[in-house]
Amino acid sequence: MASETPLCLPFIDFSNQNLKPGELEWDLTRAHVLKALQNYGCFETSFDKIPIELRKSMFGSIEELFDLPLQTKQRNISEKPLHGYIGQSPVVPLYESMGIDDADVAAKVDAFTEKQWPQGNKSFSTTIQSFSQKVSTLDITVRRMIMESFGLMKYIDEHLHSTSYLLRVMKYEGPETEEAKLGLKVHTDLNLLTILHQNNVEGLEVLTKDKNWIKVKPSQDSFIVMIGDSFHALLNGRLDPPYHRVMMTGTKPRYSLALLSVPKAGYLLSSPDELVDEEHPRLYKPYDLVEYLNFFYRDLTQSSLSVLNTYYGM
Ligand SMILES: O=C(O)CCC(=O)C(=O)O
Ligand SMILES: [Fe+2]
Repeated sequence: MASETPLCLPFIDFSNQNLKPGELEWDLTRAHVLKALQNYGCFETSFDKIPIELRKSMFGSIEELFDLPLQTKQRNISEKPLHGYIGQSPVVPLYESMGIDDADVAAKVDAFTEKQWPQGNKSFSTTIQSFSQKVSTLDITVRRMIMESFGLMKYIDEHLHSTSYLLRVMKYEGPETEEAKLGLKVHTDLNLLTILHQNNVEGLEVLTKDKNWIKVKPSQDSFIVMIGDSFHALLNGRLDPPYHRVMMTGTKPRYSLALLSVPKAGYLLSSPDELVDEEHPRLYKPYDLVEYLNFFYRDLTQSSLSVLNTYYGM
């Protein structure tokens, strides 16, 4: 029987729009965002606030970063799991990644850059900060729309101020086979919202609710917006984060960028009382994302949602 699932993600255009809360265009786009997130947990978007030149320099900068000697890259350590350098893993040998905390804040990016290039690399740090700051405006728009969709207007300011941005940059080597090889294991993201951008090598796959894999076609103009476990928890289960993975074929390396909005360390994320009723009993106790990350990191055979349930389920 033919599957009715379309082979692509829903597309919502955020370009050429002067979206302002309260205006008709905002409300229409918000309705599309809600529907896409209810059905897929993610959507594809084009977003014209990032000039093509900046997108190109971003991939140039990331290539330069991964071309550094391994020892230099390993200087990027973090006390928070999954924030520092990851690579050389026997489970995902094609995968390497690095995290840049507070990637929208110039001084923080300068400090990261100095560790990698003690002699300095101003163009790297300007590119990273400028890209992250511009993508963060899309994150803010989408998070505002989600909060409004669930009647959480009075919590929007607190919500937006309780987070910071982590930029994760990834490189996947081409496996030099026609047969697809695992680039990154199937997972959901633990943070609130993730915005992904990639070079022209495909690999990202998203699992639909009826268990079909959508192979995301790379496009230099598009971004993927995806919710993570923490939005699911904040909304008391009203939206589900999508399972996704990376599968690689061929010889070309794949570079991808993920801007993650994350609750700040020490902030206790909990679902507002408005989303709790008889039909929707409270699912989770308040939690601190760094503690949740630590529980998840202790046993990577468990899915993050089952870790969330084990440690914070009611
Ligand atoms: O490389 C990608 O497109 C996806 C990366 C990803 O899923 C992640 O870092 O959580
Ligand atoms: Fe992910």
